Amino acid sequence: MIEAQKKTVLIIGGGAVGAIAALNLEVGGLAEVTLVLRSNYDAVNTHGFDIKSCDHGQVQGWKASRVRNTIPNLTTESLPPYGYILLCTKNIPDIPPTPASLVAPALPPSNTHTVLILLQNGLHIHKPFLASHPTTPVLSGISMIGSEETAPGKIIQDDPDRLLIGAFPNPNLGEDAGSAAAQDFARRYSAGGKTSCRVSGDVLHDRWRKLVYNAVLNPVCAILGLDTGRLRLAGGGEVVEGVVRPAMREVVRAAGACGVQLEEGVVEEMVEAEPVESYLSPSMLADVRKGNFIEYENLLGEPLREGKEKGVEMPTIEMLYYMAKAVQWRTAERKGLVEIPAKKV
Ligand SMILES: NC(=O)C1=CN([C@@H]2O[C@H](COP(=O)(O)OP(=O)(O)OC[C@H]3O[C@@H](n4cnc5c(N)ncnc54)[C@H](OP(=O)(O)O)[C@@H]3O)[C@@H](O)[C@H]2O)C=CC1
Ligand SMILES: CC(C)(CO)C(=O)C(=O)O
Repeated sequence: MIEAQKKTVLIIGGGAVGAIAALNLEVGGLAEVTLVLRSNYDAVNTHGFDIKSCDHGQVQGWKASRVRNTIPNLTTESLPPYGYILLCTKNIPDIPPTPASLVAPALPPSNTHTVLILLQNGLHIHKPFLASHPTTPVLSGISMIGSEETAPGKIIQDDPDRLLIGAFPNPNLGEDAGSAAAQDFARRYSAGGKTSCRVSGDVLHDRWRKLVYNAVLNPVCAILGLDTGRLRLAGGGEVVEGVVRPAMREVVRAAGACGVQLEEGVVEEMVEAEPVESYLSPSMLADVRKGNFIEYENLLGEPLREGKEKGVEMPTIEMLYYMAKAVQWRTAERKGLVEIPAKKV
């Protein structure tokens, strides 16, 4: 039995973001975390995580209350439902399994008890759950954190965790259900005093705003193999002027056409989101370096489709989208997932 004030939290994906989320929640003492790991399971199960964090300091050999390498199956394992499920995997709809099928063993289709939180970047990531889990409250987690798993179980977090939590709209549920859950989760996440977790009433605004960064700097850095500091230094700043700012302005116009007015200055804020000397590698660059698939559909494809449908010209974003699609194809080929015609000699 866990203490009455604690809630059970299942975190799926214990990488850069999931490991720090697990640590935050357990440090606060208001959550008992079960962390689902995959390629880092053996390393973490044996030695725990080694975390170098600007919020938590140096943490050696740390483990959540429970770690496992499978998604809990509530039915076959006779488990009670979790209070929260946090999805902290990359969200890549073009590569199976889909996020909805991933959580399925731990989240029955008719669930009303468990609150699902998508701690992931990108636009419209809640929509598949409206069909698969229509009565589940789904919260948006927008994280400004710079974190990377540099080797299995080794996490370096060099930008503080600032988390915005809010309810995704769900026509099947009253507004109050989601916002009460967001308040409750934010309290548990902040309880350790190490992080800033705020509740937001407008998750669509939050997601478009973050996309000004993620739809542009993630793919540009991933395609070029440059971190954000080097990108800003490249060509004496001309790459930022010629590619980054125009692409960011396209995202701002697309957001506006979708009814989301972003503040003046958001482009400047995102270009300068971290100092040059942070040499921050956005998560998509980290994925390319590791040979992993990238989240280009939710970060680029969704805002591009939305903007174009509303008549917004987005030539820079469109070019980045197709380049990112080629990067995804290259990864699929390297993983042996596509066949190409033999070279003619
Ligand atoms: N890193 C950052 O600084 C930030 C990231 N984000 C967003 O947060 C989300 C998570 O990113 P991040 O933590 O960087 O990603 P990581 O790749 O570091 O971590 C994702 C983890 O999920 C695991 N995983 C994937 N699929 C499964 C599965 N089927 N079962 C179990 N585990 C699985 C991966 O395992 P494996 O290693 O085996 O693939 C990996 O450990 C993304 O949407 C990202 O855009 C948002 C803000 C900042
Ligand atoms: C840029 C950053 C680190 C901001 O939190 C991010 O969202 C990512 O790496 O995908």
